[in-house]
Amino acid sequence: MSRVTVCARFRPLSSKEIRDHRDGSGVCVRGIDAENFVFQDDKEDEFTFSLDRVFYEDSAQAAVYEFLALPIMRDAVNAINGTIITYGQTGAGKTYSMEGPGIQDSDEHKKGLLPRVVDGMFEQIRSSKDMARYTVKLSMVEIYMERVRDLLDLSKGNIQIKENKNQGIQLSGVTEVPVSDSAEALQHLCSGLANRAVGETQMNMSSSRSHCAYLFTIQQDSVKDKRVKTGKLILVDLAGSEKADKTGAEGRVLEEAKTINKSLSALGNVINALTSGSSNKANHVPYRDSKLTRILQDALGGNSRMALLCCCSPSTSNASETLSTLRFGMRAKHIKASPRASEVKSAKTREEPSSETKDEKRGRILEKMKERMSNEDIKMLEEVFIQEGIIFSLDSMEEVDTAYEDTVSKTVISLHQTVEKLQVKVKKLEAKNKGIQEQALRNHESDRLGRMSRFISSWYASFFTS
Ligand SMILES: Nc1ncnc2c1ncn2[C@@H]1O[C@H](COP(=O)(O)OP(=O)(O)OP(=O)(O)O)[C@@H](O)[C@H]1O
Repeated sequence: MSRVTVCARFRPLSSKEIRDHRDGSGVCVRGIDAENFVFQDDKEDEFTFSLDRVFYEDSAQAAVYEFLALPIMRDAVNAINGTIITYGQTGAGKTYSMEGPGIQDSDEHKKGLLPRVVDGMFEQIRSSKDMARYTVKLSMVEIYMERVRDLLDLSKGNIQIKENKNQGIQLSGVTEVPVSDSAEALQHLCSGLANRAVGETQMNMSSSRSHCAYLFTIQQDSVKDKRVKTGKLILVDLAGSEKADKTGAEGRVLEEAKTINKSLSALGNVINALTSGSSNKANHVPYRDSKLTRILQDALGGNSRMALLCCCSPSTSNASETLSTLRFGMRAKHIKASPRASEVKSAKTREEPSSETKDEKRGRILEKMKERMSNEDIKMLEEVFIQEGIIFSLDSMEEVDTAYEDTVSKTVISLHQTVEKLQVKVKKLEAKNKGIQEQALRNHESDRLGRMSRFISSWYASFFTS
């Protein structure tokens, strides 16, 4: 079971924070290394946090992409679902991390996760095109005031969320545009983003007033065995949590803030329910409490690799919000994920009603076993399996890749040896066969000569006696 990757990113101090800084406000974070840092709250209490990676104010966009998004994007192209989420207080750097200064901005250095994911995805597709034919479809929705709006077709202002037994959460009737290369995808993303609800608050000149989800469906038709696999990759730029007194919100902006905070609380509740320790099925997970948690149900529920970027302000003036963002991240780290290919079917049977797949059956049996066993039993069983090489320790997908490559190369070597042995055997058989043929020929010749001499002798005998 792969963990959720959780990272924190501290942006540079804003000009307002620098001004506050001169008035005695400070910086609430002290880095230890790439995974650990000390956080100081407004009462000067210190907390040490350990996450999968911490990005400090000078970290490059490329570094965030390579650590957090690249492995998930690669898996999605190989039909393993993935979700990447930016989370944090308003003005903490979520949109900057996700988009960069602009989706089509040419500054390589500042490009955000989304354009990098798009470029990387099409690059990987290009390099695998001899093995499979790929079809990529893009959808884009925002959740604004608890309504799901189609950003690629504004006439669809209230998309319904449906659950399908085999395909999971579906957005009913959402626009799906086929995209064949990076430039085309970025063009559509740009038009969609122009439709996103953005407003000005005291905390952020350009504040996202909605949660925005970018959904890529990557279908892979294998050239060799005609199997069809689909991977879903979802990137989510959440709206920021905010305190009305700090943002100076009133009227519509205040209503937006209340709805945003409510859905973020719902997200927190879902994560609490998922990580509250009991693996008992009766433990209710309140996915239906908000559109956000409903859309993220598959990702949060385990059928997806997930990465969470906790965006934070480094200023003590925002310490309490930063602490709650980091605590959210720590909680999310304990979500268990068991990502799998979302669909694997043969092209021939594509339209047939689907029954339980092997993966589903295995999952169901494992769930039953888990219900009956204690956590201790499961851990011990896992250890035995890992030691026996029956399963791999899934601390990272790289380990799975390495183990897979090991097995493949061992198999290839053993096949080579078998082929060599067979070649020697074939040569021996050929030589033996040649000997047999020559012997047969010699036998045949002597037999023919024998018959001829017998005929001549008998002819002579009959000639001279007659
Ligand atoms: N890592 C960074 N390096 C430089 N500037 C950054 C960084 N992160 C954020 N910023 C700047 O901080 C400001 C706020 O960032 P951004 O709009 O991304 O916040 P946000 O979390 O998306 O806020 P909201 O929830 O209100 O939409 C922007 O001007 C952005 O350019």
